[in-house]
Amino acid sequence: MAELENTDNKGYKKIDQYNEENTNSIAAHYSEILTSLGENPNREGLLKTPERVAKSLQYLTQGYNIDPVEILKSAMFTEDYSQMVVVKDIEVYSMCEHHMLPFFGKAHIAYIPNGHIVGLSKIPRVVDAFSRRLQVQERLTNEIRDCIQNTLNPSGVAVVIECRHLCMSMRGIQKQNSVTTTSAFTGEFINNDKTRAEFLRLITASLY
Ligand SMILES: Nc1nc2c(ncn2[C@@H]2O[C@H](COP(=O)(O)OP(=O)(O)OP(=O)(O)O)[C@@H](O)[C@H]2O)c(=O)[nH]1
Ligand SMILES: [Zn+2]
Repeated sequence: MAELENTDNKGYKKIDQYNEENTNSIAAHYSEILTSLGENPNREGLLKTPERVAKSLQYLTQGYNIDPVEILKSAMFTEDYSQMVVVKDIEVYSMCEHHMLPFFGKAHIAYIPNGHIVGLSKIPRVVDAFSRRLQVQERLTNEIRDCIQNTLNPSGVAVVIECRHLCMSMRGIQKQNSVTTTSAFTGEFINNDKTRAEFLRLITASLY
């Protein structure tokens, strides 16, 4: 996947540097949408709204232009450490592909190194790369698992994601407090009940 021209050296879109053609095209559609909603796109408060929305949407879907495999490969280190590494409470902000409304919550991720460790910050970066797309929570969970497994080749990967979906609280069934949990495992986390139990204990335990 090619990175956007206007990204920083980590592949993140620079604020105020968006693809002009996409911005203009999305903004024109949003101007029409405002009219269809009964609004006046020419009133003062809405004048710049189509452009703002166009930039916002490009920001929130920039994951399409970020290669999570490259993110992991950029900081893989040979290390003789074979205990579980857990990064928990990673904030997730994504958009459901059905309603294009946000879902958000936390991801908890573990892997068991098999010759290589990875720079810790790269794990949340992989979460961002996949969550800044139109998603369903199940696919997001599997994509993170598969990316870490296939790139790092660890003895196992575990991913648990807990999210609230605005399409279930602001509209639709209107359940304000429901949380959806998804999980995906490979290797030792499937084959060894104790390893999976240790991971689940570590993500629910709090040392702070
Ligand atoms: N499995 C899954 N479903 C999701 C996710 N995000 C939203 N949905 C669901 O996608 C479904 C789309 O169902 P439809 O019946 O086509 O859409 P709808 O008429 O707007 O459905 P309601 O939300 O029930 O009003 C809904 O049940 C949503 O709750 C997700 O991440 N995973
Ligand atoms: Zn939805």
